[in-house]
Amino acid sequence: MIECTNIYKNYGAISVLKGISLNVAEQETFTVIGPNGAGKTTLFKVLTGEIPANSGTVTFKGEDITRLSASARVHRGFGRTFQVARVLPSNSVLENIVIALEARARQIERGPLRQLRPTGRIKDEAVEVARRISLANKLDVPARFLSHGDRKRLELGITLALKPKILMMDEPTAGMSPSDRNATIDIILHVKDEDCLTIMLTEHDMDVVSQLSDRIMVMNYGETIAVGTLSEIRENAAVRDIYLGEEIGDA
Ligand SMILES: Nc1ncnc2c1ncn2[C@@H]1O[C@H](COP(=O)(O)OP(=O)(O)OP(=O)(O)O)[C@@H](O)[C@H]1O
Repeated sequence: MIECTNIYKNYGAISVLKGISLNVAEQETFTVIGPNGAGKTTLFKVLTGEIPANSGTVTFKGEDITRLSASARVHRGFGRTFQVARVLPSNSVLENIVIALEARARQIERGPLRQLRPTGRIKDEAVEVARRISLANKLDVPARFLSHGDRKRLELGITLALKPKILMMDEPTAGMSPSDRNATIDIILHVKDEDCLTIMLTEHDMDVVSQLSDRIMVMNYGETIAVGTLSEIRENAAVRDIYLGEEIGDA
């Protein structure tokens, strides 16, 4: 589904990605973990086209997309959520989703608001998206009044409205309470199943990692330390060194 080969990325003299290669299968959930500064977000930015790599290639469904812009990748099916949720704060839950649905209909990226009197069909679809992210009871609440967890879920809803084939989520549960985190895990598992999604995520919470991931890649200082199932990476001596003997997956 998505593959990258030998990706290098420097910021000036600093080497942040040093030859990263990976291959994520269709409908797989592939999680990138590693200590702060390992290069996880930078790798995501290279895969989604937000920043160019210095060298290496990215392919998506067999097509070389290395030189495609981020918006061209969105049109090919990339959906992306961020560490800090990107929603329109003054607009309601329903409006945020309607705007995404209208953008999809027009085949453009989320842009300025043009009309807030959606057709019945778009409104029904927006309500259905809100239901999927457990926000159907907060349709009229402006996004700025939502809790942190609800804002992150709304961003997920906006992304789902664009009907992605691959969902790239940077720390989808960061800063959430345990109950919010569990609710978000359930939603992600549900939508993955219903929409047959391929998912890539970064995550620090090993409980989330263990519940969502088919395979895990461990990064450190811009390099891949290990790739495998949770039990495989738990047994890996280099991974254990990085985590200083913590029980990986039991956090
Ligand atoms: N725009 C930038 N300019 C210079 N250095 C940067 C830039 N963005 C990231 N870096 C550096 O690149 C390294 C990797 O950062 P990155 O955000 O990819 O790590 P990460 O693994 O996602 O960390 P975290 O878990 O804290 O989000 C860090 O040392 C960071 O300081």
